[in-house]
Amino acid sequence: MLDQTQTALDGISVSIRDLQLSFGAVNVLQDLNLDIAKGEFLVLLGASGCGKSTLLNCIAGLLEPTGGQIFIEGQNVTWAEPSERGIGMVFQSYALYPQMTVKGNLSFGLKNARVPKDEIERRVTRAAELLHLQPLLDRKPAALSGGQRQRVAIGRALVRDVDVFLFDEPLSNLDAKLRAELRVELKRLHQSLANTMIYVTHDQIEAMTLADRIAIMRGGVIQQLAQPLEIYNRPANLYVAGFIGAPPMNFIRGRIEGSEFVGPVRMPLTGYGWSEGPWTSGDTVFGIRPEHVKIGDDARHCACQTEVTIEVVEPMGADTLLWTRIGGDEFRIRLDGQTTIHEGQTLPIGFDIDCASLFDAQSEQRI
Ligand SMILES: Nc1ncnc2c1ncn2[C@@H]1O[C@H](COP(=O)(O)OP(=O)(O)OP(=O)(O)O)[C@@H](O)[C@H]1O
Repeated sequence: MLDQTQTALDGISVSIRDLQLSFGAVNVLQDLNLDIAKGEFLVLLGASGCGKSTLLNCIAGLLEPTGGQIFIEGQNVTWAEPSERGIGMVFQSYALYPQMTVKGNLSFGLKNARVPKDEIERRVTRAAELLHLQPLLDRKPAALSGGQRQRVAIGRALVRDVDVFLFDEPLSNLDAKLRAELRVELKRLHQSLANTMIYVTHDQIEAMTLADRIAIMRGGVIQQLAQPLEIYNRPANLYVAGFIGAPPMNFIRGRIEGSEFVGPVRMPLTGYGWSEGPWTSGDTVFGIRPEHVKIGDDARHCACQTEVTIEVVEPMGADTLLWTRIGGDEFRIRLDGQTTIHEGQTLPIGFDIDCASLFDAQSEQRI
């Protein structure tokens, strides 16, 4: 049995098997299974309360699961102490020692662990280089910006020379500009290290930009586990489709009749990239992202066209959002930023059906 488990874990850094966690009568994680490859950047993404921090804390050893097993680098660590798991963790709040310099903060844990002095020096220098902290090593946290403090917190995990890094919303205390800068630094860091990274966030831009794969969670259950563009292009269900993308995917409710979608608009379903049918008749949701809606001449070449009146125009620089309605439901169109379309204007639109999604209205699953 042990041999089979070991073989199954080849190439796997973290393996979560049938994990359950309940707080009293509340089941937060339900039979959760997840394998994370060595060196992978995996993002746990979901709305507040979906259980992503709980899962991360179980991997870290900060919470005891109610059932299931956790393997890290082939070892069953389900009941191991956090310090025995070969993990480094970075939290949302950086909690640096205010009386110590940056260098002191970076080396403190290693000194406590009685790591030899020259080894401490080597690891601190390397972390400082990777995180551009060299000019700041003699400063105290009060003399650092929020972004610099968080880099020190990341550095503290880095010097521990662990296999797996766990990040719990490490950028959410920073302003938007710093967040974007540090996001790129984290990506560079992952490119230059071979470590596995598991990263919790509710920010879909962080998830899309950083992840090799994203696990989208809801109610303690992974809804979809896939590469970012696969999730964006082929969401597994209505929840994922509405969660990923800002503004979200447009939904039009209708029915499939024969090989046609019939609702506030009618469209043929065969002849496109997604499937050739046969189609099961029934209540269906047609989903199309705002950037896959065409206007003007482009609309006239689409197999499905309709006419809308623009209610709100939001110029955002690089692109412009148009807000309208189809079948009473809000509908958004994304155009390039130079458009001259104005509020109150009525215009023909068409759908790039090859890029669309169809969902069963009852099961909410992708068809
Ligand atoms: N100690 C606890 N006792 C009872 N319920 C808890 C406890 N900790 C978390 N929960 C509940 O478990 C669920 C999952 O919490 P968790 O913190 O994992 O969510 P999250 O997805 O990380 O959310 P957030 O982004 O807000 O941190 C929530 O409904 C939360 O209220």
